[in-house]
Amino acid sequence: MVILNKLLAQIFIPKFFSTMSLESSKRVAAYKAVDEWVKPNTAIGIGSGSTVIYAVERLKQRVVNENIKVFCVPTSFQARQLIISNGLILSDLEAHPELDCAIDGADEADANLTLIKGGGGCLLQEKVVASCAQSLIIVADYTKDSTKLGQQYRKGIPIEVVPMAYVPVKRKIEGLFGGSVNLRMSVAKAGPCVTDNGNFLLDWQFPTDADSDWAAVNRDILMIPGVVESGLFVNMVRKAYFGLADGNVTERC
Ligand SMILES: O=C[C@H](O)[C@H](O)[C@H](O)COP(=O)(O)O
Repeated sequence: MVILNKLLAQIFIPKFFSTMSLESSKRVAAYKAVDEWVKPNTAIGIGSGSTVIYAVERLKQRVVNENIKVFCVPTSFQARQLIISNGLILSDLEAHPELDCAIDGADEADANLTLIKGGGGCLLQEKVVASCAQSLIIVADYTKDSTKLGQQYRKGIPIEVVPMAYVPVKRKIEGLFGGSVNLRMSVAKAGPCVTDNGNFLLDWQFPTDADSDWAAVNRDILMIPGVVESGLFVNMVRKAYFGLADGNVTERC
């Protein structure tokens, strides 16, 4: 029994602390970004994912403590719910087509701050909102900070497609660039994952030896009929904050 307890402790205690440090590294990055970029009486984009939850947490604190007004434009169903449940002002691109900044997460960033986004299924609205922002600010933990894409994030580049086109798009991407393309399946429902926009998602496992010109790859992918948007964000980021396990933050621009 004692041996079993020791064994369980050896397995679960390190896992518990690494999960905690990952969460706290997301929080420090998000808090710093919100403190440095959100100005009173502006409209901002609210990204999606688990790190943005901490950005909204900080935003709410600032709105209450400083009694400021910030109009929040969501990038997903999740972001919309976060804004509403935190009592923030919900807006949209009709009312605010020009945003001061957008604060969002990322699945991976390379040395040039080219991003892979869409691991959580949200990329189309994120890219539209980011394109309306003067500054796209990325908040992430240290596991997203890479030199090359694919170094740490192994699930591939998400690509949102019109449902009827998923097979031809898959074949064209594999033919043009190599690697393999998979239709993302739902976890809690039978069948494919359906985006907030009613589309399907493909995940492209690109060849790892490719020294890629991601701007060109992104342009070529977007030219394929049936592709709605890609999870490659090229030359869009103003600044990225990567939280570290020790509570510090690496900043890159
Ligand atoms: O589809 C999801 C979005 O692109 C997220 O911003 C991205 O997946 C990062 O999410 P997280 O902060 O949970 O790692």
